[in-house]
Amino acid sequence: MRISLQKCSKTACSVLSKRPILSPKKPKSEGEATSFIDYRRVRCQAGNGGNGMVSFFRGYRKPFGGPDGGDGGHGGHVVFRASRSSKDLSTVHSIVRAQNGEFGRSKSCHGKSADHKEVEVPLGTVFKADGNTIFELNNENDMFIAARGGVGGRGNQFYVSNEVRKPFKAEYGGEGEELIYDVEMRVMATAGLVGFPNAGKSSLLRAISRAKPKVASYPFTTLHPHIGVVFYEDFEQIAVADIPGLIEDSHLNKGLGISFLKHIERCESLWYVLDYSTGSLTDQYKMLRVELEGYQKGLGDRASTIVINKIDLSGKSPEEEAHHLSSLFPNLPVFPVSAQQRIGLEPLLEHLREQYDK
Ligand SMILES: Nc1nc2c(ncn2[C@@H]2O[C@H](COP(=O)(O)OP(=O)(O)OP(=O)(O)O)[C@@H](O)[C@H]2O)c(=O)[nH]1
Ligand SMILES: [Mg+2]
Repeated sequence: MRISLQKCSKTACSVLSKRPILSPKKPKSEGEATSFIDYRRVRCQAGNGGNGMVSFFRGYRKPFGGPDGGDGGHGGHVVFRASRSSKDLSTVHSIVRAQNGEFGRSKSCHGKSADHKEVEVPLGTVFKADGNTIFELNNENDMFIAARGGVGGRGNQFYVSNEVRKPFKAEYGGEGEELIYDVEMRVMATAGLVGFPNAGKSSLLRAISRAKPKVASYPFTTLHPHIGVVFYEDFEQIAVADIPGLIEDSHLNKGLGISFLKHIERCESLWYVLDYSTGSLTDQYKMLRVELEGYQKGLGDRASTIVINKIDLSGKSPEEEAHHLSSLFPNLPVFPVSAQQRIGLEPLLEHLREQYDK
């Protein structure tokens, strides 16, 4: 920074000097927060091995010393390590490169081997190539060598033998592997919020976690999934995912398309967030299930919970409503809540904990 200031023209410097050193703090944006990334296609390029050297020792009164070409260093591997502190794949770049090994040099100097490139990923990360699962990282500090670095080439010192005293031969370093993987998170959240646009999914996530997805009174406010973490008193943390709104024929690529439906697959259980103020609740539930089944058979059978939002508009207390609403969905846990007014959230959070403990 200092160098660029010295080099800049007089006028530019005078402009820079007039500006305050620290720009005033702006209020934080309420817009789309950085979205959660649970899938990446990654090209892993391991480092090449360094070449070996052809060299002969030349010293004082020793003009024809023996061969002293050093070996090249090994190229670095690309390694993925599972870590609890990593929550999504946003820190994984689409191209991951490891360094090359250094070349061997004269005077028997071997090249330095490159450090391995280590990338942290969350637990439950799956590596796929051509649709086949290659590896899964399920435990803390498990590692997967995604691409192996090339071996360093041998210098001419290595080839000295009784027959060949002056070998003019050294090896090139091996090439590092270059492989492409589809990296996915197997489980992204304990519960995924599924519902039509404007049902109040983002409001619910805001109410139960510290996540701040955008809330607005128009449909398709949420364009990417967001993850909120619910904190419990015993320091347990449980992830809940806010998924963009589904519409009729979402599974046929209508609305926001099917790309985000794959996020629903990665939720252990589904919370159907139904809007109390619009239409029949049972119809809403049936339509959502049809969409999920249309996308993938069996998805609708995943552990389900009915969350009836905007109960504050009913005029009755949630306890009064609970009995009637439960009869609409026999065999399913039903929770009448108001995300906006923060009514009925405690039983819902207890239910989340039970689901997680199971
Ligand atoms: N009265 C009332 N309004 C609510 C409640 N929860 C959400 N809303 C309102 O419903 C509207 C939609 O809320 P969002 O949380 O953005 O809905 P969403 O399901 O995330 O919508 P999309 O992101 O478009 O799918 C907003 O105007 C909220 O203020 C509630 O419990 N009671
Ligand atoms: Mg939303």
